[in-house]
Amino acid sequence: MGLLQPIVGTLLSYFVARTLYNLFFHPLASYKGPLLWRAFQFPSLAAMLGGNMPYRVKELHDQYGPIVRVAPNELSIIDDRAWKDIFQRRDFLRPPQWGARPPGVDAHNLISAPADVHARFRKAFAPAFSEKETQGYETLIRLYCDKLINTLDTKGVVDLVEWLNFTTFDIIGELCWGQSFDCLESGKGHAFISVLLHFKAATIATCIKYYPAIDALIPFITPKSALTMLHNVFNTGHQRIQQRISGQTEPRQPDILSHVLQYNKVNPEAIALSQDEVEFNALTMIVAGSETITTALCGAVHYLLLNPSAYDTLASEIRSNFNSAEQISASSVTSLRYLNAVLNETLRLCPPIPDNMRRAVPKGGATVAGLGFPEGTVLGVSCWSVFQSDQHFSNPTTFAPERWLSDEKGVSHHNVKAYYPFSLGPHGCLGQPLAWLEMRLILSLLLFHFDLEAVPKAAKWNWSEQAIWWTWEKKPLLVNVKRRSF
Ligand code: HEM
Repeated sequence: MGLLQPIVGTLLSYFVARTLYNLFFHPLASYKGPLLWRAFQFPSLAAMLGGNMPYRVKELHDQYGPIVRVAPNELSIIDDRAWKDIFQRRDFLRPPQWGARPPGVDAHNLISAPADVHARFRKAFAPAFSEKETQGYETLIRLYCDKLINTLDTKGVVDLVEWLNFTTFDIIGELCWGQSFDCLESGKGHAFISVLLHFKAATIATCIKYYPAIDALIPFITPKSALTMLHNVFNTGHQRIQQRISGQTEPRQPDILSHVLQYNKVNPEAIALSQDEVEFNALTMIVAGSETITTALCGAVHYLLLNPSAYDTLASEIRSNFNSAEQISASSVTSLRYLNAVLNETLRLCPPIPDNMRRAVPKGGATVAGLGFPEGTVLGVSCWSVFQSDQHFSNPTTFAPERWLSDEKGVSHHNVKAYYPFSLGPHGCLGQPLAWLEMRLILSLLLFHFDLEAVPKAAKWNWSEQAIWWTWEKKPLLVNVKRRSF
């Protein structure tokens, strides 16, 4: 009892002093935001854990303007200048909570790496994602597109989220380490995938990182079964890469790993990637290169089914340009104007990474959107808030592919300087050419072969009813898939 009182007293004084500092003396004290969010970290973490952080941040921008204080040391910005001011700089890195590694993993990946290690990783992986190399993956990708089409042909009503996920996973497995997950073949997800895609668990882990005392306890309080599952994922990755390095397995044609192994062969050991680094980055690619494309394709189908005239325009563009499926290829679909407009509008309304992309202001401070910020300030740009802002897009909640067709008269405007669904700069999306190739090819083939109809009961729901943990927790997309008559 004797000790308890001074301890409680000290903690209480610290708490009060800290709150007063955050509200009145912190370098961000002059920025607007809700009182509790300015004073404490927990309201933003609660929104993250609740799966509604991007929605809340958008509401806060509507209320407070283009810059909002969303935590004591964090601002969210929707000014279009922020994209270039932040993301084109190599020294703006993710805050430590957002680049953390899973328990037991020492190697870095592209997301967690400090600037010098990151540059080395980009050098090793970038050749595998050039426009030219990506075109070389088309034959493999087409194999899986055809498998998807053949399977859907026999199904009738399907949950497209599931089948598109199977497709993008099989493709990235084959491209990443030369072995598919065989989801399309088996009609089932892979155990590996459900662990990797546990975005809610990843969000919880990130939130805990804000409280180092609790974080230190994580290895002791995490259920053993969860650690075992994680361990199994890393083991599978380890085995697959080991098999490739030792020549036990060979890809059908050069894949992403082939380029990285080649980079390692021609570079001195000091800059080559260790096996652990190759493994962790390969797992990262599998997540980054599957779920994102599934989101975009599901978003496109969702909005097309809600907008019959856009559906008809796209279907007739595809069907009038091609007489047979063989004519549909990565290069022949690239120039389809309405298809590109639909996909851009989809990435605007269903951005695969909707949450704030956070970066810490580097040493010496920085100017962003015309304002100076001290070192260590966390600045975030959220695709959801920016792309839904009427400052940048007129009628922002309306699905209007026409806004991307610049020669259409009298249509909604769009500010291209605000539109970076793949981000940009040294940390911008490495897989952008691959994403475009897959999105265009899969959507074209679906609409060439099938008439897609929403199942009446499931037809009308809002995309933004879905929770967001890092990415969208997608509701089933029930679609009646009918072979079209020629
Ligand atoms: C429509 C599909 C996609 C979208 C909208 C998208 C979007 C993004 C965005 C916004 C970032 C930056 C994230 C941040 O800074 O926190 C990113 C990073 C990344 N993306 Fe994508 N992505 C897509 C598909 C892909 C694909 C197919 C791959 C290939 C495997 C891929 C690989 C990566 C990697 C490796 C990074 C990290 C780059 C780095 O930090 O250096 N993405 N993506």
